[in-house]
Amino acid sequence: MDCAEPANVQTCSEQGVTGFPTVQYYKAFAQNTREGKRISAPHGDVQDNVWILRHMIINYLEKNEGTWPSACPPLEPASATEVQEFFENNNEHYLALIFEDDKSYLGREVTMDMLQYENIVVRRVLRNNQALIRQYQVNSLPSLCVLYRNGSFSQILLSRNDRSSYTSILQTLPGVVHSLFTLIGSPNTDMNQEQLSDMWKNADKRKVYMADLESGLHYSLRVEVSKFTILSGDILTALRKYVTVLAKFFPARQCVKNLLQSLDSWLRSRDITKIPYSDFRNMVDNNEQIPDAVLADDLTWVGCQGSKSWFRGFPCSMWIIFHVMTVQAAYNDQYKLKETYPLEVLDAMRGYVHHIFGCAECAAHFENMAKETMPLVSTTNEAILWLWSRHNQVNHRLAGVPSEDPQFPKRQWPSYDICPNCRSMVRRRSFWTESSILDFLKVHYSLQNIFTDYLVPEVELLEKQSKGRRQRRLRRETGKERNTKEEKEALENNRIEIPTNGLESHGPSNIQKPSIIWMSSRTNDQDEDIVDLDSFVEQQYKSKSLKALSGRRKHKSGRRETLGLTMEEDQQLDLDYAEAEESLKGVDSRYLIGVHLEEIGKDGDAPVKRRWFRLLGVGFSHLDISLCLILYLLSIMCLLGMYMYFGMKMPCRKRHVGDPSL
Ligand SMILES: Cc1cc2nc3c(=O)[nH]c(=O)nc-3n(C[C@H](O)[C@H](O)[C@H](O)COP(=O)(O)OP(=O)(O)OC[C@H]3O[C@@H](n4cnc5c(N)ncnc54)[C@H](O)[C@@H]3O)c2cc1C
Repeated sequence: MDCAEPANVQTCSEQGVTGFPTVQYYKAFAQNTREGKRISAPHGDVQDNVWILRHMIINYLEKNEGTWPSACPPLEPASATEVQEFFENNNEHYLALIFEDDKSYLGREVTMDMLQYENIVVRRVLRNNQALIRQYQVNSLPSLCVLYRNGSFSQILLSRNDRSSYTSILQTLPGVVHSLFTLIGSPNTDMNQEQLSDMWKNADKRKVYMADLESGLHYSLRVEVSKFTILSGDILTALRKYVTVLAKFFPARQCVKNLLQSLDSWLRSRDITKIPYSDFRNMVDNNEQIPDAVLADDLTWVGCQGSKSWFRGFPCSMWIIFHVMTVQAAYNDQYKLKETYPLEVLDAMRGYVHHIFGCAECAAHFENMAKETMPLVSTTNEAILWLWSRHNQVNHRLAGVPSEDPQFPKRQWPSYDICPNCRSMVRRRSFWTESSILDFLKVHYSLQNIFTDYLVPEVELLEKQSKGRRQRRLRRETGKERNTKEEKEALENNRIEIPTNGLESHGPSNIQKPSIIWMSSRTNDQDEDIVDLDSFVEQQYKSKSLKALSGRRKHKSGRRETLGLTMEEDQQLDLDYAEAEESLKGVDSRYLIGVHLEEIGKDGDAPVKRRWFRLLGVGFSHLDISLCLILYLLSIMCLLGMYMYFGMKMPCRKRHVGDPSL
């Protein structure tokens, strides 16, 4: 599971995955996700140690108690009888036997590898099975022997007795074909050329894009940090330092700057050792409603877009964010704008990568580099160059590995075409010219070279944020999670079903507001519809009325005693509902959008109730009715005025008509 995919973030967080790779083993037929058992992944380079991981997985598989899943190949050694009867009981073309020692994993690994191929089965035979060893004339271990349906067999001699040699040769046997298995959850985002070119964003490698920087920021604060339910210890320290340098040096737009600064002050002001991630997230989402502060919550990769969804993206943006910040820190230092010390940005990066960055392998490598040479950095310019040269070391190490995007091969950077002066030739060998590189980096990662292409404008972001906030508040207050599957479907179809009794209890927290949550047909205006009524109703609602309303629902669910409602109040509410339902009888239910009754306050002891009817998609509130009345009165006054005007003119006109001299 790719925990860097936003869609997987919640699952990874629920599983407590904080770094990669993480191996969680589920027994066959596990019933729930809590049954996963954490296998400690091998330390160090995953690619070098992946064989350890394979062996660990095989060990766990073999420990599987209970029913053996039919899709799972038998890993235990084959007996002579099984081999003899194999072709009678199976339709396969071949049976491959791997003769080996008890402790060897070769047979089991090849068995697993060949699981994806049809017409062949692989089994292991152990040294102690002398009958089979003699029958198939095995002289040394390990050894591979292929049996055919017609009863013949061949010894296959290979120069190397390893897993890939065995697997490759077996795959080439005539009739052995790759099955059409697809891995569960494997990315299906391999777009065709047309789709890719439709979505492709033109990027210039000479430029830096704010969309990449902000996407990286969003991902690091909302996705990476969300792996930790509680922020404490080294993680909290690293986060504090990261946010501090962001607030100081991230060349943000004003709304992002406001957010980062408020986040930084909030983290500093909380002199505590543990912060729940939810509190931190509240601040990132600006639920505290600091004016003009927002960070977009989507990913738009421009300079960091990859040719496939799993290439580039976030790690690319992290490099750029830190390069930009080392350069900004140097400018601040040079012009004495903000106090900074040479290692400030690098220290924050080291902490972030070590404690928060999801890629464990990257973290280990980076920490090794940092330990060796980072403390030697003594000026802000050196910090720029240190990061540039370490990034190039990483580029060098990663050139040609599977994670490299073939369309963006790892090269030493900057290339000749973007900085011809950065290299010089001495005796036909190319060398970096450090002073030119420093100048180049200071220009490339300067404010002037950061472009806002594909960025959502600040105004739109702020609007979206306040809309989202209102919707969340509404949802919280109604307690009705409308994003359930059914409701989503209903929304898409532009309708939300009205509960038949309209008042059914949804439990104590589900205090429902009037029919404002039942959509009118203007899906596009849906938000506005919610917003206007929401604020209006909010003014009308008194805490007492909410209590009474929720009381009614709780009463329905049989929890009346917790209401604090008297029997009389409760009965009164029942009567009102009955009355409302009665008045709606005969109305075609297709046109009935909603009916609701609310108690808005008390007039003496008698509760004052307001009825809301929404018919044919139109909701009539007091405001609507008042407006109607005013219009009605105005029209009457107009009519009266006209009547009087013409009434006075008529006798005069009659006189004119009767006078022949005119
Ligand atoms: C700290 C860190 C450690 C990592 N370690 C590993 C690892 O061990 N294994 C692994 O598989 N992946 C690792 N990654 C991810 C990897 O380095 C790349 O980020 C990822 O493969 C995406 O590559 P990319 O093609 O987008 O270019 P990136 O290397 O991400 O570079 C992004 C952009 O920065 C610019 N750039 C390139 N080189 C330099 C430079 N020397 N100086 C300044 N700017 C430059 C270019 O414009 C480039 O497009 C690490 C990432 C980070 C942030």
